[in-house]
Amino acid sequence: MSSKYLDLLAEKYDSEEKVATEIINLEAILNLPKGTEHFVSDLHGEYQAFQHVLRNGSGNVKVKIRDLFKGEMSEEELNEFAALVYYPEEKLSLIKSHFSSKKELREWYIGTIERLLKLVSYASSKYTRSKLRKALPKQFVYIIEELLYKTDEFTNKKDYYAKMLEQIISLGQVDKLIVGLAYTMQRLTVDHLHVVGDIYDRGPDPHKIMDTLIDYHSLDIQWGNHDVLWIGAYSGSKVCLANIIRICARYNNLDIIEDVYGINLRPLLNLAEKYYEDNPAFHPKRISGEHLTEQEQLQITKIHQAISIIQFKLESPIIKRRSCFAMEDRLLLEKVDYDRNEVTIHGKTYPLENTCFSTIDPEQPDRLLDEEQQVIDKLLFSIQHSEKLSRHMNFLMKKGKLYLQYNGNLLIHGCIPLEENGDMKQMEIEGKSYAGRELLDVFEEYTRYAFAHPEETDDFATDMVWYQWTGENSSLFGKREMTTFERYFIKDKETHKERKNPYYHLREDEDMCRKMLAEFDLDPDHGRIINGHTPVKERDGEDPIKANGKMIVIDGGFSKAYQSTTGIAGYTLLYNSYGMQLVAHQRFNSKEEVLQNGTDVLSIKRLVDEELERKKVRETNIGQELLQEIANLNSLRKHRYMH
Ligand SMILES: O=P(O)(O)OC[C@H]1O[C@](O)(COP(=O)(O)O)[C@@H](O)[C@@H]1O
Ligand SMILES: [Mn+2]
Repeated sequence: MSSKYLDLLAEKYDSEEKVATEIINLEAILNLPKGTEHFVSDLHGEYQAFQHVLRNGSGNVKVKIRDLFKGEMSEEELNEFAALVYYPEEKLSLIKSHFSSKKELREWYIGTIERLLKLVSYASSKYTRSKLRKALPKQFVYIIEELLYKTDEFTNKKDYYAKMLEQIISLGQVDKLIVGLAYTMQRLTVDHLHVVGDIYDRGPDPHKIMDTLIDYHSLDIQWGNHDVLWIGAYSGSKVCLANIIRICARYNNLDIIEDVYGINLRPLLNLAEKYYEDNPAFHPKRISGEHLTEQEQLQITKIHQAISIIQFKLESPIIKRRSCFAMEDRLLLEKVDYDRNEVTIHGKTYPLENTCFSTIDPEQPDRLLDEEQQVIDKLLFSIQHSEKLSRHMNFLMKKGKLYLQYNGNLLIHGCIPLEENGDMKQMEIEGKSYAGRELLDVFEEYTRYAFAHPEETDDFATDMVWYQWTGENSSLFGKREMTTFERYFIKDKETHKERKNPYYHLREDEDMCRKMLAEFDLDPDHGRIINGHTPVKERDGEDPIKANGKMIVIDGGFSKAYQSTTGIAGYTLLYNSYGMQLVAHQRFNSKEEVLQNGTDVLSIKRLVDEELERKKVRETNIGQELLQEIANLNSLRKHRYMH
């Protein structure tokens, strides 16, 4: 180790005792049980459902409550108490309104605080005191520590604690204390969160999910195709931008663009009003039955058409300038016979319906009208100057990557593009051929370059971000082509099918999964691949645990739009020191329901794997870092203090 580094270290640890204390401390941490990892994916803007899963730790909070109190509390009381831990502010005001006397309320307060303290102490038993301290509400650290570490044998302190609680109540601090303890409990239940992609699109509140993640104590993100689409838009890709607005229009979420991110849609609306009429193919989807007036629906329908046509036009020059994308098949505007209202795809001619081609010049179908050009330019300007979007996108870049190796597992949203024979699929990029992990690394490099250069809008890196949304070799998309045009304009459902990469059937095979783990330098005997992206059709008997447990797919569809296909409301995965458990969640209706009835969303746990011996921090990624720190400290000790 360089002596400069030792100097630096010696500044922090300026005595032999300090070095020794830190080594002892780190060694102790290495021997603690590994913290609980929580995996979620495909959140798709469903903030409330996500919040619920987060707050109940995929059912883990309830398990702990039950472990501790099942003898002394009825089922109803357990549920009430759990609801208090999940939503402390709301539940507190509900409960308080039921008490008629101050005395009763006081008793409830004391009982509740005692239970919360017991629960927090139970949940923190596998962590160091310093970690628990970090999880405590700041203003109450001292009081809670006093209360937590009281030992009942010494009754002489009893009065002291009773007095303390009384003071907390009479000084009007008790609600805050309860709320603080509830959040501490939530935080202790999960040590680290993995978001395996697709935070954005379809649902109404991706921005609230982002804000929650920004405040979360420990997490990483594997980008999903929808997240990369937003990154692309912010990085200067107009076609990505057209796509995000199109999807918002399609799902009646334009207020995300307008109100949340502050983008003025007026120019787009003016264009839409001028050129478009009502069109059933472009009516917004209405998932939760929210009411739209006819006028509102008509306006969204027009915007939806205007931005879709802009999107199709913008795709064409990219396909033409990037032959390595091999997407000529997707030059559909050029394959339309505008007189006969037909399109020829893969040699077959189909009639078109619900067309809206009034801004298209058949001679030059991809030419944007000046008005269209201005609209998209203005949109790009405002999206790149949205302070809130900038915050969210910067966070996605900071915490996110295309894939992650973590504690022996490979986390990836979409796929590793494969050939039918199981070889890694090659793609030639700027004269060089890439496959497997190398290909993914190249994709990520271009994404980061594009993000760092938002002023470059037509360069290769920016086009590559769009390619990841929709290209055949994209690890995020994983399909042959995206049939958006066909789904709007062609009746024949055959044309709507998007052929999946062979990965999606080959991943059922254990040897194939082993090969992919090895490609990412992971131990095939112990590692697993954790995937999102494709909804598991539990309703049709599909199993999320594949390839003899080497592959786990956790997209059960938080997205309301997809719940009729999956039959459930999402999978999540927990990985604690005892092993891995998959949790299937039933449909989440509302927070109000949980608060009122105390009913939790029914979650069914399934053991993926049980550790023979409880896994310790030493065997984790963090453990490896700690071991390195210990080695450094030992070398400091040897070279500076042992003379
Ligand atoms: O159902 P929608 O909103 O029209 O979206 C369909 C499109 O979404 C995709 O499935 C991609 O989104 P996912 O990552 O959620 O699967 C495309 O393959 C498909 O064309
Ligand atoms: Mn996806």
